Amino acid sequence: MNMLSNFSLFSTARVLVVEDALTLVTQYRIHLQTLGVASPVVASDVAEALTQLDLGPWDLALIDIGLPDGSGFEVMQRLLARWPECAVVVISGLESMDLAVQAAHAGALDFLQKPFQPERLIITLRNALQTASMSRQLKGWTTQKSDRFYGFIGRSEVMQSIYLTIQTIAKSHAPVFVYGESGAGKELAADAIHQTSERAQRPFVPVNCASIPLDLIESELFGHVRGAFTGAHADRDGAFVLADGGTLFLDEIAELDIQVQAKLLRVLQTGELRRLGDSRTKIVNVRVVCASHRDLHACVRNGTFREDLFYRLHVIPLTLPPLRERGQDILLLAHHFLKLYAKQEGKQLEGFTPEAQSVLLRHPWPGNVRELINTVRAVVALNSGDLVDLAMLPSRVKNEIDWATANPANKVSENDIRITPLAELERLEISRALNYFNKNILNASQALGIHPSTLHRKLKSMNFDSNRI
Ligand SMILES: Nc1ncnc2c1ncn2[C@@H]1O[C@H](COP(=O)(O)OP(=O)(O)OP(=O)(O)O)[C@@H](O)[C@H]1O
Repeated sequence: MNMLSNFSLFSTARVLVVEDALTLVTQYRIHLQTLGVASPVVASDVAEALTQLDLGPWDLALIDIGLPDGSGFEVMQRLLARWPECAVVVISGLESMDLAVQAAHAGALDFLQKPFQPERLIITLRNALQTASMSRQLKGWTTQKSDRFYGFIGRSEVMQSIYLTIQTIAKSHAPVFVYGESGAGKELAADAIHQTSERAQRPFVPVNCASIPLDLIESELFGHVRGAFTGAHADRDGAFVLADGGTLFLDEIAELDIQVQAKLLRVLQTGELRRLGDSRTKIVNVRVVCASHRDLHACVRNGTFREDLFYRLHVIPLTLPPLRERGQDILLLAHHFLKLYAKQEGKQLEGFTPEAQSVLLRHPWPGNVRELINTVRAVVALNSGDLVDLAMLPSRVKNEIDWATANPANKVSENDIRITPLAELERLEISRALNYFNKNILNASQALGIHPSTLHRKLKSMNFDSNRI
């Protein structure tokens, strides 16, 4: 649970601080030292900062916008033009969303608005140093590409960088937040983080916060003693205790009740927990990896997720790309699972015709790898022969948008390109949205940018069969 454990990772980082307020400079020095950065170079105005630039390379720069002789934006632009890999954190006393957006557009990694809590500063610094350390490694990474990484199959550039990121963050004990669409492999990523870490010999405990009823989730996480509530017939350890020394994967964390969030925050802050009905506390050492398909920033904004918990968990973000952005990995995965299921079912199927491959590459896979696995499994169960051809693929997969035209990397042959009628596109997009949101009309209509009643009307006019979505 110790979050300040990146000394070796950051000890060689070169940090530039551009700030005229001495008290803040002292604060930055102290926190950077806590993170293992020996001595940052400090400039107190634009002129001094510009003379320091050439002394790089810089890994991290903290830049105040309001400097005595000009704007920190100028320093940032010149710095990034010279050292594009430098992670920049912009700091401002002005409360302005515009400024944050402007900073992000200009290439800043993060934006801090004064006054800020020390905890927020530490998290920002650690994230920025982590990013800088990763981009250094990426630059120097010359090893062979791998098709496999723990449970992952995938050779694409995006997956190579995921593998590298996982290897890098495995050295740290800090919480990781895994983002990605449903079925994109978030649990697999959490497992890989665990397997690559020093905790690999200890348990990996996954908990799906969305699938456990509200009255049981507390007991599931923290445990209970006999008699704590009706039905508690015996003492029971919760997931935190079961994962002691290892990794706890909290899937769909955004679904956690707000009161349970408060308890979770306490456990993360203190490393101590109390089982339901127990007066004694227990110390646990758990690395937490969380995931959600929701935008957690939006959940914080609309008050369904605690901001303090968000910052506590959101130390290292990891975003898995959707399957449709992994190019030829689709075929790699399809072949792997075809072989696997053909063997299990005693079938001869050993590949896909070029037309079938083209369709697999064009389908947007809203259910990601899980959808691909289920598709291949069904194809194997229902068909025989040597090769999977077009006729064997489900119509859901065949009748999709022509993604090859949108993404030339997915193209197999010029002849495969077809123009899809707009009415068909609309129908497919509606089907995709309903599928993605488990037929929830409200969520699907929001995603489609139309009113729920409009979606109802369209479904009716299209004679939509919801069982076929
Ligand atoms: N790159 C991959 N290679 C091989 N198998 C994969 C890959 N990605 C995902 N899978 C498999 O796909 C299925 C879904 O993956 P996983 O459960 O990790 O997704 P998820 O993002 O956690 O989904 P959800 O959000 O619905 O919980 C699992 O069977 C997993 O083993």
